[in-house]
Amino acid sequence: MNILNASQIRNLDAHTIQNEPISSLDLMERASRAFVRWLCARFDNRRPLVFFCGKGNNGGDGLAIARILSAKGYGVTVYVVDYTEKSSDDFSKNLQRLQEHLTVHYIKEEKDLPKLTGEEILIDALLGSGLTRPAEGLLAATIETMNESPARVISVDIASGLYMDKVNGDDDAIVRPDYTVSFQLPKLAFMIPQNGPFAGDWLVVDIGLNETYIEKTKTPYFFTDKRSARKLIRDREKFSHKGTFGHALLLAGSFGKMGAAQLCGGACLRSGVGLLTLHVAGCGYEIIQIALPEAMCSVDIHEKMLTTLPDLNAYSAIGVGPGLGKEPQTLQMLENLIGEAKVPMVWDADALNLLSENPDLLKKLPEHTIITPHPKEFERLAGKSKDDYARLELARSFAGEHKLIVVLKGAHTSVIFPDGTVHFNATGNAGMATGGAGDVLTGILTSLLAQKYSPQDAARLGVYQHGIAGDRAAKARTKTAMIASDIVENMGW
Ligand SMILES: NC(=O)C1=CN([C@@H]2O[C@H](COP(=O)(O)OP(=O)(O)OC[C@H]3O[C@@H](n4cnc5c(N)ncnc54)[C@H](O)[C@@H]3O)[C@@H](O)[C@H]2O)[C@@H](O)CC1
Ligand SMILES: [K+]
Repeated sequence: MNILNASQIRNLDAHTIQNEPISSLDLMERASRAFVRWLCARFDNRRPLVFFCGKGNNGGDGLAIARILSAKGYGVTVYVVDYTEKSSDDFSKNLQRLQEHLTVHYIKEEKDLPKLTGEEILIDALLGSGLTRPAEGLLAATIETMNESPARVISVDIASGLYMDKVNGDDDAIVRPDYTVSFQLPKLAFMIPQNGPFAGDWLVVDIGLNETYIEKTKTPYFFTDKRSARKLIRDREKFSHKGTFGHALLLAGSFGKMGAAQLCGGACLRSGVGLLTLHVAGCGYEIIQIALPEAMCSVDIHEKMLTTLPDLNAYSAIGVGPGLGKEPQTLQMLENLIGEAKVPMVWDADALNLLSENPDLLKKLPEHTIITPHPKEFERLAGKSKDDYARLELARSFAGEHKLIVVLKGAHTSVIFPDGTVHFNATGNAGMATGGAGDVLTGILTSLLAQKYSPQDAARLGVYQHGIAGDRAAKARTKTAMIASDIVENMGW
């Protein structure tokens, strides 16, 4: 799914209005009805709804939503923040329609702000995608009132005060919603870690904007949702055999960290690979043979760490890094790996830390290798960034400069291609912020590479599948109690 910027969304609205054709007022009505469908499915009419509306089209949505919900028997109170003389046409038309049924209250100065009990549900329709500058004065005071109330807050389209596609100032007044019900497309702002409090639990409702136009609009940003992930999956042919699905090699684990090898191996096996060999330190031999009977084991000459490579000819993909440690002999093995590997690879964890300490090695990493840093590992590799938008830009240029597939891990993990394309992931949850979850991802990605998925498809699909398994694990065990092996246990699509 494409993620468009604010001006592209404006053009998309205009295109839909002109070509469907539909009047802008009817489009607003359609958007409002989509919002209402979501709200009614979630909340019954026992709690009072308090609307805070601006005077643009976001406010117009708020007024239309209030009218529709009031007709459905919800208790509705509407405040219009009278911060400007100007208002949009569709706002004015909806104001007129609403006033036929309901008294609208105006907030002309701060003392007009209502006292909230906390029992209400607050609807934030002050500012939407039309935001051009930080919210100030009466708007900022209204935002503060919403944020200070313990009441639930639902933002229409996007939290008021949050830019859709660029960084906000540290002191900007921005609504902190519990939910954002956004129209048609996810917004770039929702993908950015520092915006977490300003997106809440966000979701997208379909308002029938022109699909062809969306597909045609050029953007570097995409969202891997269920539909786009499904398109990447290849069926297992009836006449296939284990050779069809490749032979993966994992270089993982060291003394005290054999669990990393086990998690990564388990995940690799459960993502469809034909054969798996784990190359492990001597101390890992029995552990792996017992823990993963389906895997083969190649044993290093060193008892505690990996120092040498097995013959690489047999393998169709290689994953390296989980639990490796950073000993000089292991670094030597990585240097040899770069020289000898002729198949696609995934580099993770300590393999990345060793890379960041040896920038010359980084330059030699084969093109289209997948690297899977978490933010700290990425910082060690590429340097610090002043904010999360800047980090995303740095990751795009890093991927381009080194011709790597960068999987920047976190909520909405971003998969970044050398051409600067970014695919944000839809699945996963905070329960996955637990030791070993990254090792699981490395196993999945190596398995998909071994099955001859392109590095781009493997990265997008693997990250999606990892998140789905994490979501199932959280459902089964809760986000708090789930551990990385629960992710492996819940794999499969
Ligand atoms: N255009 C369309 O066809 C549709 C628009 N929709 C709604 O329209 C919204 C966008 O509406 P608008 O473009 O009217 O913009 P907004 O309603 O977001 O903002 C209204 C106006 O306020 C001004 N403004 C910007 N930042 C401000 C600030 N910090 N303080 C004070 N004033 C500020 C701008 O002139 C802006 O146009 C979307 O978020 C969505 O909710 C939906 O109804 C769906 C259809
Ligand atoms: K809003």
